[in-house]
Amino acid sequence: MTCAAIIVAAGRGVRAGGTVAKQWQPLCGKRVIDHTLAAFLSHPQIAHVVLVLHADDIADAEFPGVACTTGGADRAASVRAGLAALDDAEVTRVLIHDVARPCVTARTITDVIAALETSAGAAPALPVTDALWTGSHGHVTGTQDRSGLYRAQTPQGFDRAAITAAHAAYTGQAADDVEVARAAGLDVAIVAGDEDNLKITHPGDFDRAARIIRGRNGHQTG
Ligand SMILES: Nc1ccn([C@@H]2O[C@H](COP(=O)(O)OP(=O)(O)OP(=O)(O)O)[C@@H](O)[C@H]2O)c(=O)n1
Ligand SMILES: C[C@](O)(CO)[C@H](O)COP(=O)(O)O
Repeated sequence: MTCAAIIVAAGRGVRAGGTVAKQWQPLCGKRVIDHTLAAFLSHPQIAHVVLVLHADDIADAEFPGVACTTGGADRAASVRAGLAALDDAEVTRVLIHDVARPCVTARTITDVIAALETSAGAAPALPVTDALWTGSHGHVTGTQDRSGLYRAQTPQGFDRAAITAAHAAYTGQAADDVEVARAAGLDVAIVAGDEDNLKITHPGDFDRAARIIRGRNGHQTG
């Protein structure tokens, strides 16, 4: 089993604000992208890392040990570019991860890879624990049953051939690669998500990520 990681980093980070896209912004002495790449480059079960970058960013990108390629207009197109850039025929499994989740741990990566022993797909998620409402114009309009609902995270792992075929057959928008995989009939196992594996989406998320990383540096947890 040879496993590769595809880090999708071709988004513009509009919601996060700033003068450069969120992956290039500083976080605890490095850039967001450096933290995310380090998690995969240091993992003993990841043999290759493919980084998918925006066309405006790729000329200046210097990442030793990482294959860089240009992404597309939406996340799914960027994932397809990453899959196409995998040039080692021995890679049988692929983990697809948002660059915007820099606090991912080795434990989560290991758990996703382990689940691929028995399932064509595997992804971390957290069960919804808060009550769910519907609302309109600032007022509650109803309640929603939360049983069986999960918050999806990345990395999402798959059999390489199966996810490549699933993406080739898929048309339209997809929230994530699990949606693409399920459209192709693949089974996807849920592994334990991690509250700290947040996606930097809005400006306040940089501080949340920084607190998590500083806490780890102070306590060296795995
Ligand atoms: N065309 C795109 C769009 C998104 N992504 C990546 O997909 C991940 C999840 O997307 P999101 O958090 O929405 O990032 P952005 O698209 O950058 O953010 P925004 O929607 O706020 O502009 C990010 O790592 C982003 O870089 C990508 O590679 N290619
Ligand atoms: C892939 C993802 O991170 C899983 O939670 C999420 O779907 C990305 O969502 P966004 O709409 O691009 O913020």
